[in-house]
Amino acid sequence: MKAKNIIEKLWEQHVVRQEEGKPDLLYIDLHLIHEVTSPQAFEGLRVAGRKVRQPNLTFATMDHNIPTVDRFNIKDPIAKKQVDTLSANCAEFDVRLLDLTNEEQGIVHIIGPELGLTQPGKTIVCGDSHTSTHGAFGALAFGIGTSEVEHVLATQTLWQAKPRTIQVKVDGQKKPGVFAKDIVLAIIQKFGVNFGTGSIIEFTGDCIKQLSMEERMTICNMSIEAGAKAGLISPDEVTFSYIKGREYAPKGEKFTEAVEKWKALASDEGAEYDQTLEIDANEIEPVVTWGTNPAMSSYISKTVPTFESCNTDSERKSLERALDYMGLTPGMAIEDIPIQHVFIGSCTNARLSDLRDAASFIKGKKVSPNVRAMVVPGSQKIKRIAEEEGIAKTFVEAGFEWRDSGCSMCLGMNSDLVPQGEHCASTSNRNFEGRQGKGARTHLVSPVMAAAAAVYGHFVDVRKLQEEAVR
Ligand SMILES: CC(C)[C@H](C(=O)O)[C@@H](O)C(=O)O
Ligand code: SF4
Repeated sequence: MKAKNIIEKLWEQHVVRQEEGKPDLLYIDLHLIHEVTSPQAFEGLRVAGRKVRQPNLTFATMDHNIPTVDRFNIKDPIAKKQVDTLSANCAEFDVRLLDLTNEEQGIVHIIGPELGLTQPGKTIVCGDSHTSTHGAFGALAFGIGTSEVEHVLATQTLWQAKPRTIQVKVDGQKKPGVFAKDIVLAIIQKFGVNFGTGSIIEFTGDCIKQLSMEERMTICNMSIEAGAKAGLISPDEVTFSYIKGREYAPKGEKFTEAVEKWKALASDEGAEYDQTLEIDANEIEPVVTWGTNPAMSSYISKTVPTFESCNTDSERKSLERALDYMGLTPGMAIEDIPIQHVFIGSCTNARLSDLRDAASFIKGKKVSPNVRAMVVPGSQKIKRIAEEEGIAKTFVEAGFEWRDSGCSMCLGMNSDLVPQGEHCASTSNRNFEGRQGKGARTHLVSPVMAAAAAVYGHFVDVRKLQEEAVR
């Protein structure tokens, strides 16, 4: 039998209709929903007099435009309307919803895995680009548009053209001070923001195998920033033990049976891909983005690029525009970039392990008087555990604000904004112009790099600080 990769296996298992020259019709196992991209889809159902085909496979949360302090008091009328509309739609169409009163509420891509809804072998969609996060479990998970949300609600299926497959092989061992965020930013730095266009990426290699589920999620989360439709990782023991015992995970004998099926999903030895790219984890340093897309980044020991590094006129223009927006000088050291805001949050880096890593750096230190820093846990459950563990106290004593969960400062859709012209060290995934507010200057980093920037008021090489601590 021909060796197959996991993408081919997942695709074959979900095609319910196939015709020459047309996209395939895929069955969808899990449909996640949030307040921003679902109102028109439900409205479409209402107008057509249709029901949600499989309410038991549909799951909603509110996350994007909710406040992270005084959460029941939504001041922005548009945000309030979206949140209220989601509640009304879920009640009318019988869809489970984690609303603001629910102890399990959180960012959609955090709660799916946390509740055990996200499992290997599933097709998972959501009207949200970072649905790729769920691929970390060996699921085929991708973002869809609002009209597709309506199609999935009505039929539990989706038309999809078969994508190309790319293997991104990460071998070697990541060094202390280097995190999953640095790996994925380094991949995007090396291969660009478009290398994944029209493709699904499977991340493979020794380095990936050694990562925890939380770290794998950070990597798959950002596959979309490489232009890919989805990113995934073949499931293994790390995956199975993360899922075991979670609320919606199979239990007892059913779990054992599921694991057998999940094991068979992993890419076969010798499986082929349309393209293979490689990167050596040994060479990766902590990464900081200096520009306005996630590939515009440098290692912490390096500098902002100069115009001499540009090969073409268009490269020169885009560098000029990015540096102008970011208010940076060509050739300046990354360590000299001043920081006024620090945001530890988002579906990329607001899981418990991220907060633990940042808190262990922060312990006994103080946020610089020039910095406003906040931690926004990815879910209320993470918030609760962090409070029990004393992590919250560590952050608060250092001078961080400690918030309720939500997308928060990851995007300017709620009241957590970065003022015009100010710099923010952010653990989120997008540094586009205006992403954190009009004129806001975003630098993407790992949680520990963000925590260090909060203390020093500029970027610092956390590896040097670790060496000093040992000495
Ligand atoms: C609002 C939503 C549609 C959007 C997305 O699709 O990704 C958001 O989550 C983002 O991160 O930009
Ligand atoms: S945390 Fe950010 S990236 Fe994730 S879903 Fe929310 S807005 Fe999108």
